[in-house]
Amino acid sequence: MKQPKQAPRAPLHKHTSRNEFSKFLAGFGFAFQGLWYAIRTQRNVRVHLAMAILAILLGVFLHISAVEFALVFIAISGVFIAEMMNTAIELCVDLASPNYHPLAKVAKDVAAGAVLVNAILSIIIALFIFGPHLWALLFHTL
Ligand SMILES: Nc1ncnc2c1ncn2[C@@H]1O[C@H](COP(=O)(O)OP(=O)(O)OP(=O)(O)O)[C@@H](O)[C@H]1O
Repeated sequence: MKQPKQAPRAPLHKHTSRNEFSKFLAGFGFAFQGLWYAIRTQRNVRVHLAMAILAILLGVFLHISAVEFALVFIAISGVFIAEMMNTAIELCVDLASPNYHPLAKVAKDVAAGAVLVNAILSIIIALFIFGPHLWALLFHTL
């Protein structure tokens, strides 16, 4: 008996890889939406952004080394990551517990503590990197 003619199959691997690629691009889009949400709604994130720009400009002005710049960028990204995780945790807690709950309080306080630890660490890194350069600028060139 003659087999019914089947429609030629679409090359599955190509189709799948295109889907995977558009998912990959969409993932970037969602990540940027999250970043924009944090910048738009969180005053602390905007303060960190201003501090980050200042630190980079100061680094350029003081001619800090590539390794010192790398440390500055690590500190900057650390603060942003902590602040954005804090925002995500706050939103999850508000969703799960809109009313007062001792565990909700602890979750938010711990997340805020993580931001504080990171901010203190960044100040220490800034002192170690910019301190000697500023010292040299102030007391050796006057
Ligand atoms: N649902 C809750 N139950 C118990 N305590 C809460 C709750 N929501 C907030 N708190 C307490 O209030 C504090 C401030 O909470 P809030 O959500 O206003 O955070 P925030 O740091 O002021 O937020 P933002 O970064 O948006 O200004 C928390 O650290 C926590 O101690």
